[in-house]
Formats: sequence, structure tokens, C-alpha cells
Amino acid sequence: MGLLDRLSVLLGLKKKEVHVLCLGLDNSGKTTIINKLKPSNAQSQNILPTIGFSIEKFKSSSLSFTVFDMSGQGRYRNLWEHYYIKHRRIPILFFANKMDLRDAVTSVKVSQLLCLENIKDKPWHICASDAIKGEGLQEGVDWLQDQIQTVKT
Ligand SMILES: Nc1nc2c(ncn2[C@@H]2O[C@H](COP(=O)(O)OP(=O)(O)OP(=O)(O)O)[C@@H](O)[C@H]2O)c(=O)[nH]1
Ligand SMILES: [Mg+2]
Repeated sequence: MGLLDRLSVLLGLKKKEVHVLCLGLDNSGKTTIINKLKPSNAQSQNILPTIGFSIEKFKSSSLSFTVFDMSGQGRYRNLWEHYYIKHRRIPILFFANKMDLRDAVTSVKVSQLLCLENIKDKPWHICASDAIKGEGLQEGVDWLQDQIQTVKT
């Protein structure tokens, strides 16, 4: 970020830009989550499986998010490696989505199944969500914002 951009962010004239990588199995609801975070007039009514990846944008509070929405389908998973930044202390937000389904397990159980407590080198957080109704999404984004805002602009 250039000096002028930094100054604009500090003065509140411009939103700080952040890049987010969205990964997860196919059909888990990634695109639906991102879509629901957009203003209602920008939301798509017809979400199709993502081919390759798509770049989506939304704003929240003082941040401007650019999200790389990766396909979860098996044949595209090798794309994930190109974007995965192993050694940086990037925050990781997990959505335990589709919590409205009758056989959904709790976010605590998901966290145990994925052994999230083993992640010691990055801040992480898990939220239960229902992307159709939009439940749990803002809690996750608020956590992400807190993490990002503690990093210097
Ligand atoms: N019941 C329920 N259905 C959901 C939820 N979130 C998404 N869906 C549905 O799940 C299906 C897949 O959603 P997508 O957002 O396309 O999933 P995706 O993870 O982006 O899939 P890929 O792009 O193929 O990786 C759609 O029919 C959504 O309507 C949820 O929280 N609850
Ligand atoms: Mg998708």
C-alpha cells in the first residue's frame, strides 16, 4: 500500500483492502456465504458450483474485502496449493456451515474432528453458520476484522 493510500485509510477516506482465500469442500456453501455478505441488491439469486475460482468483493465496516472463492471440486483442488501461504501468520476463520441440517454436528465437534487445537502458529476461530439465512456470518467477519485491524496498515 502506497503512502497516499495509507494516509487515506488513516483519515477514514478509504477502506483498508484485505485479501481473503476461501477454501473448503465442494457443495459446502462457500459461494453462498460470500454472496450473503454482499449488500442485498448485489446478491446473486442463482448460485452455481464454482469452476476454478472467482473473485468476489464486499465491504464490512472499515474494510474492503476481495475474496478468492476457490472451487472445492476435486479436479480443482490443486489450485489451492498455489494460494496457500504456509509460513505467514494469517488468521484462519472456519465456518461450520449448514448448521440448519438435522444431522449437523456442533462447531465444537467440528473443531475436535479437524484437530483445530493443533494450530498453534496462526490465530483461528470457528463459527457455526447457516449461509441461507445468513446466521453466524457476521460473527465470523467481526472476528476477522478484529484480527486484521490489529495488524498495522
Ligand atoms: N441447508 C443449507 N444449504 C446451504 C447452506 N449454505 C449453502 N447451501 C446450499 O448448498 C449448495 C452449495 O452451495 P455453494 O455455495 O455453491 O457451495 P460451494 O462450497 O461454493 O461449492 P463449490 O463452488 O462447488 O466448491 C447450494 O444449493 C446452497 O444453496 C446452508 O447453510 N444450509
Ligand atoms: Mg462455490
